[in-house]
Amino acid sequence: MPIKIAPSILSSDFADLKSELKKLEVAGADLVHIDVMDGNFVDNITIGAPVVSSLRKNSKLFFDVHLMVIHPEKHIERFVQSGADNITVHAEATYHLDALISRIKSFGKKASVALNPATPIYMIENVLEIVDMVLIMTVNPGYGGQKLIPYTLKKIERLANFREKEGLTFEIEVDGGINEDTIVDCVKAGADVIVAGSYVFDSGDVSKAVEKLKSKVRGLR
Ligand SMILES: O=C(CO)[C@@H](O)[C@H](O)COP(=O)(O)O
Repeated sequence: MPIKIAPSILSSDFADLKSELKKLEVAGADLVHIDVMDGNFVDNITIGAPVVSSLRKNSKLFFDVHLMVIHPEKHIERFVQSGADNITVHAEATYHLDALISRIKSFGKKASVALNPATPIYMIENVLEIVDMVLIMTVNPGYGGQKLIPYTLKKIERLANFREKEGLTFEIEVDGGINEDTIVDCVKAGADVIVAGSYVFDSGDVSKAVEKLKSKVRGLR
């Protein structure tokens, strides 16, 4: 399975999102990672469904929507209608994870679950057979430009081992502090989908940055 690169628009120019998405298409990004933050689950406030709808009219990229909001169950229909392809909810943010995953899937969307660094994998063990992807946060969510927390690599490895042992098929996504060095560690640990924000958008050349990340992990798996 080739490694997928998912640039996060959190570090892009919010005043010019349409052209930022165009750059990602030209660069051959596999997905675009859209960080929705509510100022409660995390400190920051970013964008909501109306912005995602406008972006949808301007891009054919796969929209990987990461809801960093409390009670994500209140917002699912809005993000489904906005054109999200995948919706990721945090296990820490909802009481009824199984029902929520099933509801997202009932709309024909991919459904994924995210874990903060300190949340153990066993919290989501029972839903691993119904999710499309697990997002392991490699930093505490809320901000771009942080350093990857080293112990999260062991978490990725444990999850990948569990997936293999149980014959499951969900993808493993990682998010936070990814650069040309940490991407190698994450992929070796078992990650399949790599979110990178500041590395891609602060580089000055989005295409070169995406290609650099891809080249670092080509042939590793
Ligand atoms: O969800 C988040 C932050 O909470 C991310 O998606 C960031 O956008 C990652 O940024 P970098 O660490 O790659 O700069």
